[in-house]
Amino acid sequence: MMAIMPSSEAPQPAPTTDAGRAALDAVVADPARALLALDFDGTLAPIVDDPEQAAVHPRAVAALDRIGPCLGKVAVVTGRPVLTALRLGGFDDRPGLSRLSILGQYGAERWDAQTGEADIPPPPAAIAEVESRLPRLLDDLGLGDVALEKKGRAVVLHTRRLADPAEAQRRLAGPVAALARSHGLAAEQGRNVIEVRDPSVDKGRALRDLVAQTGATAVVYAGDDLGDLPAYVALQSMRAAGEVRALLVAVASAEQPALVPRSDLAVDGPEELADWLERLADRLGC
Ligand SMILES: O=P(O)(O)OC[C@H]1O[C@H](O[C@H]2O[C@H](CO)[C@@H](O)[C@H](O)[C@H]2O)[C@H](O)[C@@H](O)[C@@H]1O
Repeated sequence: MMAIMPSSEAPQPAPTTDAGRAALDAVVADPARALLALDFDGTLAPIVDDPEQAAVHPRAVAALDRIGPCLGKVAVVTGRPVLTALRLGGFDDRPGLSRLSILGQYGAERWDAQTGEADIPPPPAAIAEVESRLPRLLDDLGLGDVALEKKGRAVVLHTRRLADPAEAQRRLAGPVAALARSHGLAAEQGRNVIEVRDPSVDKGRALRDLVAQTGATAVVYAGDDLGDLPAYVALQSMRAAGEVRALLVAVASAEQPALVPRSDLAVDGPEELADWLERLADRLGC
């Protein structure tokens, strides 16, 4: 008869670096001083054509619901506006996520489950200027089918639904960067998107603030796209300085391979991240 292994002893995708293993051990040894921070799109939520149709993988949110009471802090750190992440995430009716924080628009916005309140500063005026100029720019490039996502503090050009998304993104890159620059903004590339936004905020700064606020000594961060690299850089620098232990998880995709070689642990898409979170909950005994 086949032996059934108790879930708490089940193997999990293991970190491939000493630093990653040490961070995971530190999370398990002292969960009250651990921070689990996760990106939204492509990490918790599988990528879809229409950003309004994105949803967190149901097993991922269920695993976070288990993990939430065990850890010092669970946070979502996303390019989405906090209210959008809240609406699409299915986080708010989960008792285990009653201390969840969402850092939105790369840390410019914040929502805390404990208060139910969102801190949403007014957007830079330059965003409205850029939005008003984009339709003409897209028409001039023959790319009028590029979808615009208006997020208040940022505007995102989506190429995923075009016949040749990569070629459209390549043609857009220069003109959109010039338009952004002329308004004191940045144009940042992502998975079939170019996002025009205020470059003074990023996920690295957001994570540093969160570590300082929570006093976390061990951090797990999971992301999939270029917008997550500042979080990686911040955590690598904090762990090199001995300030925290950090486990960098890459949610791998054929579209964006940049995070995998910088990570301590790679999983194959949001489905496998959901598996990993379930095993983390098992290992924590949550
Ligand atoms: O920081 P994130 O949570 O990863 O948000 C970054 C951007 O993600 C969204 O775009 C991505 O997901 C879409 C829905 O799956 C997909 O269609 C698109 O191709 C992806 O790049 C979102 O729409 C943006 O606003 C975020 O900035």
